Amino acid sequence: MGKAPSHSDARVLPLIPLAAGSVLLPGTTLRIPIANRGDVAAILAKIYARAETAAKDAQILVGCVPLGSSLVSKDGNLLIEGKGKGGQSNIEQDPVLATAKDVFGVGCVGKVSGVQGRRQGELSLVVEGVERFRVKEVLQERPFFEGVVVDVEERVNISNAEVAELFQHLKQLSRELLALVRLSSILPRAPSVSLSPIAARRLELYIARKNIDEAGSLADFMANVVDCTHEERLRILASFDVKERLERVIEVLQKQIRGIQGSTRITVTSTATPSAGTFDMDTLRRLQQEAIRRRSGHGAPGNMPPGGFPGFPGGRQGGGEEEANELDELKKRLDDAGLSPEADKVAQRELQRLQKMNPAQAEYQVCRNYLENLAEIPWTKMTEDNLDAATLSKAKKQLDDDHYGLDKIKKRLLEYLAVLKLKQAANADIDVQIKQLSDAANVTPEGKEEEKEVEEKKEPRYVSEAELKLIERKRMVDKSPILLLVGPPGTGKTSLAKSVATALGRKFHRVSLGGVRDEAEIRGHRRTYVAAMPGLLVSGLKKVGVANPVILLDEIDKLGQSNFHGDPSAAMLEVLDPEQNHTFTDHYVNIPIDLSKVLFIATANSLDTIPPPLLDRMETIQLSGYTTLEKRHIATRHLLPKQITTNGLASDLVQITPEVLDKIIAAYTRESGVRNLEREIGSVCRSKAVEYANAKDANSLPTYNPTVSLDDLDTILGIERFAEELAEQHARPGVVTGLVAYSTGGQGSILFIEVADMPGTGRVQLTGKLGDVLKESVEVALTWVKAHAFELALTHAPEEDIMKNRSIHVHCPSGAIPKDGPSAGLAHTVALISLFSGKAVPPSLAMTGEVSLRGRVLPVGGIKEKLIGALRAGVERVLLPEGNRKDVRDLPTEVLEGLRIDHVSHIWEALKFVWPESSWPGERRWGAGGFESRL
Ligand SMILES: Nc1ncnc2c1ncn2[C@@H]1O[C@H](COP(=O)(O)OP(=O)(O)OP(=O)(O)O)[C@@H](O)[C@H]1O
Repeated sequence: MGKAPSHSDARVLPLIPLAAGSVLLPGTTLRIPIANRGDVAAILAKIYARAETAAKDAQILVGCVPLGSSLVSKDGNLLIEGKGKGGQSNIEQDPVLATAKDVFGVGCVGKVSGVQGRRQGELSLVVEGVERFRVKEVLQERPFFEGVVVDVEERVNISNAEVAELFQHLKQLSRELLALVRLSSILPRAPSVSLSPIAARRLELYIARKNIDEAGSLADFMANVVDCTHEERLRILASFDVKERLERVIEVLQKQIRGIQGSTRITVTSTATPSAGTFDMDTLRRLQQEAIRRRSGHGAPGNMPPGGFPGFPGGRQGGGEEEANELDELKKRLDDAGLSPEADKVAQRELQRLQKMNPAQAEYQVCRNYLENLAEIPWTKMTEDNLDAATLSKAKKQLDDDHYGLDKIKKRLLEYLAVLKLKQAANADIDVQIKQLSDAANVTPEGKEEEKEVEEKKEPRYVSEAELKLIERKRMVDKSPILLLVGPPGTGKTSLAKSVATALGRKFHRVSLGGVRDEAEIRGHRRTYVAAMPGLLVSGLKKVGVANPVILLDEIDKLGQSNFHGDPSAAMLEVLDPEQNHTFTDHYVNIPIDLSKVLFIATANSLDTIPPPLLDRMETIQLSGYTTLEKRHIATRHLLPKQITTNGLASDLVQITPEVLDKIIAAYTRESGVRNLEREIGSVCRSKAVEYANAKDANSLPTYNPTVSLDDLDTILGIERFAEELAEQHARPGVVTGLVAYSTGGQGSILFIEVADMPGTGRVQLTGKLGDVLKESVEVALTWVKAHAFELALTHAPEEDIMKNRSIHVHCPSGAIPKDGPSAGLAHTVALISLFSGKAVPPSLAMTGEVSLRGRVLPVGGIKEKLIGALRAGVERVLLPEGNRKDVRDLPTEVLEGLRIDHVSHIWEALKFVWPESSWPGERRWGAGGFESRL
């Protein structure tokens, strides 16, 4: 190959008619199945008989002629359809039955290189195409074909610019096709063309190495590789003129490229080559060159391309710069990333693996992605904390500027900063000490002693490693406590965490844990999974790019519990344990990562759903809802200015008076936080913005009034959504105001307890979705009232049963909301007494407390929420258990001022507060004998 075949005279050759649709082209290999091929067997028998006398290295040559087609003349010219043999292609014809007129006029000399196959029925003759010939005459058809053939000299004019151009075009198209085939094999819904990466590489090399004098052979080779019709192949076989052959092959290639592009729907648009339609060939070419370079030298002999290609040039392809650049760049990035020693070891190992790998392997990308991830993780990069002399005052200012109130939380955060500052100062001192010591004794910080010059006069002072270690041990370990902010929605947990980050000068990242059901989301997937990624925490670190950010673990209470995807909350245990998180292992990275420098702040709405081990690792800081007064301050100082700027107004263009604000808070929002309030203020500002814009357009600015009046609220926000809960309540016997704190949302409110009686046989009916504990507390209350009915003057004789001829029904309205807990015990007891005695309880008096069978009033939880809710609802007096006196100290002043709070330790004492004017026979006994009553 490569040289023009020598011209020789006509010669006689045994001819093998090829199977329908098959054509042998010079430079390609063909397998001819020999099952049921009597003619091939006869040829072989004759050849072997002759071979015994012939020279040992003599080549066995046969003429391979394809079956002709009615669409192509014997010399390769296209026939007008319908002419010839009825316009039918011979594609269905059996080569064994072929006659002289069925075979094509041009064939290819095939060198028999052997017989392949294991079993009898699968044997095939392997022939390599050598050169074209024209069939001059068929001498015999049976038992095998034999004919006179003429070798025709291949016409190629190397200096012909047109040929050179066509050759370049062919080369380019070949490369494009290859790239497309490789690309399409990785695209979904691609046609079933696929090429092994090694075969693709070999093809690329083969194509790249062809010179202009081999233009014809490259055309033959590509014609063999591409998908084309039998007629197209026949015409290529018949084109002795190289220029003509190039044109025909180019046409076929273009058709195939268009086909692949169409079916893979590649829609990258760019200034493409004339042949490439809308495909960005530059990109493809670049990708492909990159691939060739990357793989140069690593291709082991493997799959042959379709049809095979003898004399394939192997070995290294020059270049490879791009690949080297890419790897160098990766290496540099890894060097710059300041990896931990462990990570560095792994990175080096993976880099070496990557260098040896074939880029077309799926594993190559996986390995590269991994290394890129390693380079992106901030192993040692840190931001400097703003811990100078003014830090604490600056931080305090920052927190105060951003948030109103929340004093306890601010105090805790400042404590944290103070400790951090002290620790850093202490560590800086240790660094100085170590440096001084090692300088003085010429000991490196690691403790390795340097050789001393003998002639040195000064006696060297040696510092032992133990001494250094002793100092080193004093170093403060940076184990940041993990803070958990718990509170109702919209109370500023998230924004507080942001302020801490700003105050510290650290980067901030928020990880939303709500709805995370899969452990792998936190810890990452193992690298063996397809599309594996690091988990949320490592991704967060990658994003901020430093090892010491403030990470907000938002909604940690909504983290999924153990399920078949693992246990996400268990994965958080390691993250949140200051003792363990310096060696946190993400499944993807699989190298310990130090999370101890990260300041974690978690937020939750309630503690109930947080698993105890997780809760145990965090320092809980409670945020309770805001009172109306606090909300008014927050609105004036923060929310209103924020909404005014958000809506594009100047600060003096909206003025909301405190009365209007109070109305928005009370009549349009009912929440512990301030989110809805912010939304409503936003609506007011928007409406004002429209008014202002209209006034400006109408040139009537002087008429614009920035003040929002109470009447405006009705128009802007609609009718009042919430009415004062107590407003309509009339005092009636058997109805008492209780207090509830909802477990979700940390909100408190009032709850009416209604008891009604009817003639009956002592039955007790309970409704209002009451939980078991609540039901039991009703029973306890009833038992106490029954036991003390005489002392309470409810019966005429001590032995009389108050329930003898009646049944009672206890109901708690808001029937759809499940209620539970013992804290309504006191309210139930008072409600029963009220019902039986016919004395009403004022609705503005609310009470909470658990009662025991002996009538003691026991402390309950959620006092702050309950009292804030009570104040909001219009309650004026509250009875609380004596045991809750300590909780009252923490209440906002507004609540303390707005409510009259009385503490009681026994039901008798409570009754005295409820009906101060009444007196009971049993009251004295309680008063005289302490807390015990008769039972
Ligand atoms: N004390 C406060 N001072 C000023 N603004 C506040 C205060 N509390 C809350 N806000 C504002 O209320 C809005 C909601 O707060 P944030 O998003 O922090 O609530 P959250 O407690 O994180 O709620 P969730 O539990 O729903 O995530 C923010 O715009 C915040 O600035």
